[in-house]
Order: sequence, then C-alpha cells, then structure tokens
Amino acid sequence: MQLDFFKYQGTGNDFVILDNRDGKFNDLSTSQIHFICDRRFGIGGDGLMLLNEKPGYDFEMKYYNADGRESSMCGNGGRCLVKFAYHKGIVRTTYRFTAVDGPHDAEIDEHGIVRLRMQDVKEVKHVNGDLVLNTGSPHYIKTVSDLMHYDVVSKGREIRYSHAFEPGGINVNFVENLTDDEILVRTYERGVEDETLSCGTGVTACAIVNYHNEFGFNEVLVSTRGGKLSVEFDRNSDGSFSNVWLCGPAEKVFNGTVTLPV
Ligand SMILES: N[C@H](CCC[C@H](N)C(=O)O)C(=O)O
Repeated sequence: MQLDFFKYQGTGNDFVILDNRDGKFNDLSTSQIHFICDRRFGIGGDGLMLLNEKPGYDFEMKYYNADGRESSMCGNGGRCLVKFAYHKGIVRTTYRFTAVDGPHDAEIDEHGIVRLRMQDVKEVKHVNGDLVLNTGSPHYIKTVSDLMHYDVVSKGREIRYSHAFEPGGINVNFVENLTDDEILVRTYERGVEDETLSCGTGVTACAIVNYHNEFGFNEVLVSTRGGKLSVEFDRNSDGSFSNVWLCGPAEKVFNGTVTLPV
C-alpha cells in the first residue's frame, strides 16, 4: 500500500498524519500503525492521526498512540491536525471538528499559533497525595523539585502500570512550580511508553491544578522540553473548569511517500 504521509510536531510531540478524506486508510491494522510510528524501522512518531470527512464538521480526528492502538484525546495532535487542515486548504476563522472525546473548536492566530478548546473538566481527585483528572485523556500529576534531573521514565512507568490504574493505565506528569503563573512539566505518556517532549492534555491538566489559580479566568504558562505552551481556563466555584484552551505552535516537519510492507 502506497502511503503519502505528513510529519508534524507540536512542542516536540510528533505525529504522522494521513489525509483519509477518501477513506483509503480506514483499514490500517494496529501492527501497521505501530510499524509506521517506529523510529527505526518506520517513519517515527509519538502517534498517528487520520484526517477524516465528517458531515456537519470541518473534519474528524482519529488518533492512535505509537503502540498502534486507538487512543483517548491528544491535545498536541489536535493542534497539529488543525494546522494540517489549514495547509490542505481547509481555511476557517474558527475550526470545528470531532474527536474521540467530542467536538472541539480551534483557531490559528496571526503568528500561526494554534488554540484548541479542550473539554470541560468536572473534577480533580486526590490520590496518594497527588492529583488525577481527565482532560480528554487520563492524567496523574505529581509535584517535584529539580524536575530536569528527575527520573521521569522509571517513576512514570511505575505509576502508569500500578494496580490503581489497571486495566487502561494513565499518563503521568511531573510538575515543578517556577513562578506564580509558570510551571515546568515532563510527561511519561501511556501508549508511547516513554517520556514525550510535551503532552497537550497533560500540560492542560497540570495548568488547571496549578495552585495559584483564582476563581474566574486564569492563564498558565507551561515550559516543556519541547517548547512553551499556554493554557487558559475559567475556574468555577463548583470545582469544575470550563472555557479551557491549549495554545501553542504546531509545525509541518516534512512529507513523503512510502510503500507499506504487506
Ligand atoms: N498518550 C495519551 C494520548 C495522547 C496524549 C498527548 N500526546 C497529548 O498531546 O494530549 C493517552 O494514551 O492517553
């Protein structure tokens, strides 16, 4: 099978994107997707996305982790897919697309920064002195010091595979508070089974629980190993969070054509 693919990255979280508006790639297998995402035997990426037709929306987003399995929502992937749609001639003031966790709005500003509206967050749970919440994907958040020297992979893997989160597992984020409204985040991602240079739904989760939040509108700047993002949201008196926007760069890296082995 001939594969015209496009490689995009959002603050270092990188993806293989396929234009599937003609449905040509509807039957890709888990092993084929896993092969495509392999950084040595394939194209390489943290995940793969299909841009699908969807009546009533600008497009549908289908997301697969590097392990080849369809996944929950990918925030950086959603931002990259909007930039890909723009490059493919789908130009909107406000994009409206569907993903596994429901509808999303998105905008591209005059600097090419992509703003993606995330789902509302209803609750934050306290687990073993840390925090757990879902921003379209499930996230565990532990605050640490000296994060750049922290063993993210082994500590992250321990929590991700712990009994508490069987059978689906969870993404694990480590946060260091830099200033009142800036945090540093490193993430061990489920389905990639490694640290990624940033994780959009993870960054969103960490910003939301940043303890300097006041009620009403908040903006948190988030530094990651892959670059800087910002998260805007309203903190509501009932403990929920709404009007949540993940904002940051999303760029095309290269495109190419490969022939998939049978
Ligand atoms: N690995 C995540 C999905 C991708 C999340 C991440 N790439 C993002 O930008 O949100 C999971 O299995 O829940």
